[in-house]
Amino acid sequence: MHQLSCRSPAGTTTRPIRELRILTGCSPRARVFGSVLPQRSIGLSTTSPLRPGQQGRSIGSQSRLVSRGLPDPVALGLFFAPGLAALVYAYFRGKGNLTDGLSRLLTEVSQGYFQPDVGGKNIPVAEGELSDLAGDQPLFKALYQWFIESGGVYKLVFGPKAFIVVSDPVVVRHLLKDNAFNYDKGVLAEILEPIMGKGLIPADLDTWRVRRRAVVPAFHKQYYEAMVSMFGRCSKRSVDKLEAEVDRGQGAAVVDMESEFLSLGLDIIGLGVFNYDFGSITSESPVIKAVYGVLKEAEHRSTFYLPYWNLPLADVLVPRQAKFRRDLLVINDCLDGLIRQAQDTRVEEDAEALQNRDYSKLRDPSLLRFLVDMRGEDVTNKQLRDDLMTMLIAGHETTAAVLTWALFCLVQAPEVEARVLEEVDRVVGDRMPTLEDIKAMPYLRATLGESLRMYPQPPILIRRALGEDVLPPGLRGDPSGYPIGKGADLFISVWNLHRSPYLWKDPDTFRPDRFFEAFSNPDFEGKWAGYRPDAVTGGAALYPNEVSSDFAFIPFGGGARKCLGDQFAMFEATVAMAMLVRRFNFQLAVPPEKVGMATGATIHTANGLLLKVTRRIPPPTDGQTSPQQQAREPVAV
Ligand code: HEM
Repeated sequence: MHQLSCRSPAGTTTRPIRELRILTGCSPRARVFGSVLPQRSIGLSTTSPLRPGQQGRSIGSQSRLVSRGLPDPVALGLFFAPGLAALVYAYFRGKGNLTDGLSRLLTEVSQGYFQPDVGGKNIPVAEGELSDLAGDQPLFKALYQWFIESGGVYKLVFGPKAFIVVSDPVVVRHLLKDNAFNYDKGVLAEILEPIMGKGLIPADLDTWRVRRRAVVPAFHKQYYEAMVSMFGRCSKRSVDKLEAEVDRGQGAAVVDMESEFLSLGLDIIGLGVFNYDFGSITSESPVIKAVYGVLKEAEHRSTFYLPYWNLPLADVLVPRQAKFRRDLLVINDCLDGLIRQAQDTRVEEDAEALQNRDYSKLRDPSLLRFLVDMRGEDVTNKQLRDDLMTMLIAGHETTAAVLTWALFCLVQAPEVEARVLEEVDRVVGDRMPTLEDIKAMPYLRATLGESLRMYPQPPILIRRALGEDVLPPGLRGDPSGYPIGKGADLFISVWNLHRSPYLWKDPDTFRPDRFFEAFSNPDFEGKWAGYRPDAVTGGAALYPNEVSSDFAFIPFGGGARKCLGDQFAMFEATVAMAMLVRRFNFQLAVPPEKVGMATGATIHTANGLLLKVTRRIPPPTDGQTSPQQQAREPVAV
């Protein structure tokens, strides 16, 4: 058993807490939504929909001004005027940096007046400048440095906004499980609502309760078996495509595997959720273009200061907003057509009968089929469409990112790669993997888990308090805890948890074996149960999770709002990885640092995952002959 004392790597735990005052922070390469939110969440986070009793239009932080009775032009003026003032302020403070000056000015001016009282008065405030965040590194990396300096619960102040950053498993357990219903998705829901409507991720709690109860039974054992075989068929398309590219390149090809995984992920989620074959591995259709267009717009919205898209006629006058509207129409049309088709062929049954259908013979084993056929579900078409859209977006890039980073890690860890190959060759060979095969490959599963630990998708979860609460202190926090009020915005830093030196031995090392070893830290004084592998191998779960790690490992969240597609995604990644590494050798075509990182809903590469791909001649298994060897052997006639 490994134990770590609770010293930060740089021994910085005793450093005095400084203050961070930031207007906003964004890596210039910020890409999608969700985890990007913290990067430029100023404009977004303040775009709250109007609540009952509130008056006026909601435009960013102005919504608060409007609710105080100030007219919109004044509010807008207040938003822009500080630019000039900041220049003067920054100048007189001895720093000629406009953005940092604006940040400090807004923060100081707004304190006590524009800043709503959301408690958290005794939470340490981290210090830094906006320019600390605006460098080349993604935001979640800056959040890590302040975590090491300021502890598992700290506050960032952005002009009139404050965000509480949580990196401690005891506090995370409280937020996601023990008092989960005191929180909603806050900023995230505001961004996703135009795309996902009342789908499960952004849904308000009342809608969520009803829909979650309806959707959960659709993920059952027979469904997974049908899905695993579909994952194999789709992965085979990727294998065929890569083989053709390698042959065209006379034995080797340089391929952007991130982009290949995105295509694979899209085809799989389309078939699994609504039995629609995007065929994106081999072609490009208007619907595929529209899906990527919508994702891109979500990214844009999460990284832009002013929510101009809420202005009247923005979707007519601003070309990119008009395109977004058109893209949404294309996808909605496609989904509406699929829903209509499913309803026209509806065979109503109760959940148990639906689960007992023979999925190996069903032409349409999708979630949509299940949801439409479920007896007693009076769901509107709009709600069904929101559910489908949510799963399409939630399950596409995330799984592609897992495969991307897992392969990135594997090609740089020859010993791990050799063990994965040994397992795949022994268990699966040239067959398409089955659910039983997945169960028989613990090392490959741990490898995928380890890459999710190092590159969590998304790296930050977002919450907003619906009522008062007291956050537990966690490791070395204020023993009386941290009282917070309604409206407090929180970022749960999954990246910090997964890379915490207090929770993992050598957190920056890619080492799948860690998931077979117990780990604890006595500094938590029993409040954190540590990592217990038996909770995974001895229990039902095939992959490490929040239970086995007591909320130190939360790639799929935890508690009531935990991801519904966790098994779907991990089975998909396991099947695809097994089939690809069996047939190909992968090598980095550029130095690892050139791959780069950029934040989105997921962590993307900055420049693609360019790998040199060649065919692998795998050993035959159980007397099987590999296709490559067959090709060289004379064919019996
Ligand atoms: C590796 C791939 C995936 C990762 C890393 C992932 C991660 C997550 C995380 C962290 C959450 C919780 C968000 C929060 O608490 O704020 C979540 C929620 C969700 N995910 Fe996934 N996800 C993945 C794949 C999928 C797939 C394939 C589907 C659908 C088939 C899916 C559907 C959902 C849904 C519906 C929710 C909302 C659950 C609720 O609020 O009740 N996800 N996902």
